[in-house]
Amino acid sequence: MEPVQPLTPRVLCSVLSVKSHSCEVTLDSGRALLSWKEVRPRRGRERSRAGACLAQAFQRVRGLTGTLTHRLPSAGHIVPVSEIVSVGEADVDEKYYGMQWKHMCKPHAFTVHYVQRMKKHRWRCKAVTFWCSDEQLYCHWLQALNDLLEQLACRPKRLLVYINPYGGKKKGRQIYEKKVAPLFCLASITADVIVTEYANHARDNIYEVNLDKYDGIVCVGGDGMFSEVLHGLIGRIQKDSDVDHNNPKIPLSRCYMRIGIIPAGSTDCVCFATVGINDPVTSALHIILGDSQPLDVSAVHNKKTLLKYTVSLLGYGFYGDVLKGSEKNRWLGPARYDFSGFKTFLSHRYYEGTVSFQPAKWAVGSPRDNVCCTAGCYICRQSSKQLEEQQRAETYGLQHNEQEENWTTVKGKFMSINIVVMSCACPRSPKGLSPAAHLADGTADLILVRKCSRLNFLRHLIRHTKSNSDQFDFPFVDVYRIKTFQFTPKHSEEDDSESTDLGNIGKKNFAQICTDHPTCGCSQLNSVWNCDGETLEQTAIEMRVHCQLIRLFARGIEDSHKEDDEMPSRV
Ligand SMILES: Nc1ncnc2c1ncn2[C@@H]1O[C@H](COP(=O)(O)OP(=O)(O)OP(=O)(O)O)[C@@H](O)[C@H]1O
Ligand SMILES: CCCCCCCCCCCCC/C=C/[C@@H](O)[C@H](CO)NC(=O)CCCCC
Ligand SMILES: [Ca+2]
Repeated sequence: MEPVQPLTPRVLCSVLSVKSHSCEVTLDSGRALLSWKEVRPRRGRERSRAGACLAQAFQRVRGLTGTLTHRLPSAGHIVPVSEIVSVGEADVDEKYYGMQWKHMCKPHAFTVHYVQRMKKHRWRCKAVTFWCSDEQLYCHWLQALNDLLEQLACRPKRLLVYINPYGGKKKGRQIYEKKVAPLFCLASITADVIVTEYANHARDNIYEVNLDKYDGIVCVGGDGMFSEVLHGLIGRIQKDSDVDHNNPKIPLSRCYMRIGIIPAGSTDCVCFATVGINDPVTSALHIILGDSQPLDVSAVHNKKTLLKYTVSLLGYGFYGDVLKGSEKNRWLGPARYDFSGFKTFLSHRYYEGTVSFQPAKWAVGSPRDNVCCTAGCYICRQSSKQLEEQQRAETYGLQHNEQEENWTTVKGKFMSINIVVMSCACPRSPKGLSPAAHLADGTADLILVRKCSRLNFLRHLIRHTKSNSDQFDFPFVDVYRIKTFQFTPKHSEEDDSESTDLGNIGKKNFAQICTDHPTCGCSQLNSVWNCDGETLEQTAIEMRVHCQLIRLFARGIEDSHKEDDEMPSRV
């Protein structure tokens, strides 16, 4: 028996068996595609021989390679090699396949595990087993597939994993062990796992560990856990490259080591907004395939001190108060945000202060253009390119340095001030706080919600949950695409003559008695900043976006054309 049917040197084509069907299986190395389709749907007499031996089937098709295209193919499958998780020898279950294989001396089988897209950006790992009677042919297929997988250099082989056992519903450890570790094992990824013992354990550990040993860092937890890893990695890279991150104007060194997020938190906004769903298996598969998504990061400073980095929400007023209220009820798990959200809504507070910002002039998009960030986003590519050109021109003195120019100032009473680097889509708000914000365009969207009635604020909030309504379409809401931002609460402005002198404001914020809100009885003049789910001590802050500072094991949100229950890769 001639084992291989090479159509061209780069195409391997054989008839192999899948379950009880004879399939034409093709591996096109040039296009990096694996496909299979049933050779001929059985009819009449043939159907009665449903369990016919593969040797005969193989014999029938051998020599007919040239005429295979004339056969009527039933629906087939196409899987890009880049979406194959692993290929391996399969156990030959003689009991199950007894009928089919009884005439053969020794059947051979290999299994291909691959990604299948389900609805709503969910991915699953599917398996298909190909059978044949010829050992040489079997070896050839295994070798050819594994050779192609070896060439995928972007795939991680060794990962450092941090698990927060207390995030979200406290299921981080279980999620990793049951859903993620088996997939990593299947993909031959080795992982060093650290279950954190205290807050900031992961952040501090990243400063000490030998990062050269790893192809990426994975965090199992929510946005807070991701933020820990983010701070550890950015901090470590700046330290190693001698960059003073306390200087708000200094360009930061980019981090090329990718971070993977296995969602096990309460909001899981970073995961949701970069993958399209908060599903541990989907995220594990993105890590295995070696996806890479650059992400903007904002640095938040008070005077000459770095306070925090943020990638999702930097929110003052409503979201600051929700967070502050929720901390007392951590025991409620994810429900703490709903409870605190309801209470905060009822309290209906507004806060006074001055917002200043520089618009992102180079940006290709705008916050109300309805162009959402998708995998391989054109807006991100164009905007980051233009930003680089602008920065280069500034460096060589060809263009005026814009750092101190073009500031816009808005003074007023605000229900909420939100700065988002990404859309902030999450299960509570599937389109997010700013649906057209971009992951890697070097900008943030600033949303100002000025003092309004309770009813109007509710209408604004509710629009976050609906896909076809515009939460910015209110006279009391303004949205801008920006690169830098400053906030000075009214209280500090009165005390300090210079609006950018941030002073000792934090200490005084909560010592005041609220005179503006006699009905609500609140005892605070200032809100707090919610920085990716953590409160900041200072109220007067400045912020700058750093374009594509980090990379995630993600690819952005893929365009989904189909809303079927299952979206198999059928031709
Ligand atoms: N072992 C630990 N003990 C206590 N706190 C921890 C531990 N490990 C991590 N943390 C802290 O727990 C905080 C919350 O964790 P995480 O983000 O995983 O869950 P969450 O707050 O429920 O979810 P989300 O951030 O998505 O709302 C993080 O800020 C992290 O620093
Ligand atoms: C009457 C119905 C009104 C419903 C309004 C829903 C609007 C929801 C928008 C949610 C935006 C989340 C932004 C992400 C913030 C995260 O960095 C942070 C840490 O995980 N989470 C929160 O602060 C938790 C924030 C939780 C807010 C409720
Ligand atoms: Ca952005």
